[in-house]
Amino acid sequence: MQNVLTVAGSDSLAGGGIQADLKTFEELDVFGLSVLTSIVNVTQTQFNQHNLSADLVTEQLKSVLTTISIDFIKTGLLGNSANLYATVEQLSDYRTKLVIDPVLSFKEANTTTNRDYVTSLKERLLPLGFLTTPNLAEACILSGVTSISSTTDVQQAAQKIQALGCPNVVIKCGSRFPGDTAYNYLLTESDAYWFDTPKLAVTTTDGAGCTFSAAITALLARDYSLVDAVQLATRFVYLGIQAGVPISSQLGSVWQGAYRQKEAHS
Ligand SMILES: Nc1ncnc2c1ncn2[C@@H]1O[C@H](COP(=O)(O)OP(=O)(O)O)[C@@H](O)[C@H]1O
Ligand SMILES: Cc1ncc(COP(=O)(O)O)c(N)n1
Repeated sequence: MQNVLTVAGSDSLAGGGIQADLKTFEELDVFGLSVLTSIVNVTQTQFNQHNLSADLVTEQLKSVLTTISIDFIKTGLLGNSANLYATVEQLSDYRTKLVIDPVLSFKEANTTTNRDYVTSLKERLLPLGFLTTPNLAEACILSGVTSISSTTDVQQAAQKIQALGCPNVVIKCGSRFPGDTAYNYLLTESDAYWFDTPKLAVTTTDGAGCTFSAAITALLARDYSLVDAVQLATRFVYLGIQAGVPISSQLGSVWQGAYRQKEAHS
């Protein structure tokens, strides 16, 4: 079995973050390992993020990377520039491919992202990546395209993000894109592909982005081609949103077990 590492934050409500990643890895038959960077707690009125120290992130990374052979790595919320640098330092000499979920914009709150962090992400982390998977808001921040509301805007933003040094880009258009369809746009060095599903009118999308990126990571580790991995991840997250767990009138978490349950009954 392949070993897959996620470097990410904890989402105590278990929609996104390290919980979503590990559940997705388990459902897709890879062995999940984790390095925790931050703890996020959400209530009806608050969004609290507590970052771990860079030393602690380094210690966890060293523990994993020097002890077990890792087949693929995913990064999610790193918390701050110090944790990003610590991650870059440990991963730079490690030859394993990397999927970067930029995690700059949350559905649970209107958080603002520190400019230094965005610069470090663009200049230090993205050039190490094999694939990056921004949502629409993150694609605007990374590409500098101020508003993405047409397929042409999506294509232009993906090209600008690719030019930052990450050869493959998937833009998750999700609920933020106009219309009744949820699109994922994949730009590789030689081709471009659109994947789509109907847009579900539900609140159970917390963790959709993490789940989608984690599913791609697991499938790449299992030697799926990038196109096949994105296609199957699109279905995996669609079923997870459809069977998600409502939490309040505004919140609800993706359920990563939906794909396996559906497969078992089909
Ligand atoms: N309302 C929806 N209906 C169907 N699929 C969705 C919906 N919202 C998101 N998705 C799926 O979840 C993935 C994650 O998208 P999104 O929620 O925008 O990312 P993030 O969680 O990073 O903000 C998308 O690529 C899409 O496949
Ligand atoms: C710790 C943590 N990291 C990331 C997300 C983003 O989740 P989503 O997949 O909804 O963008 C989250 N909710 N919590």
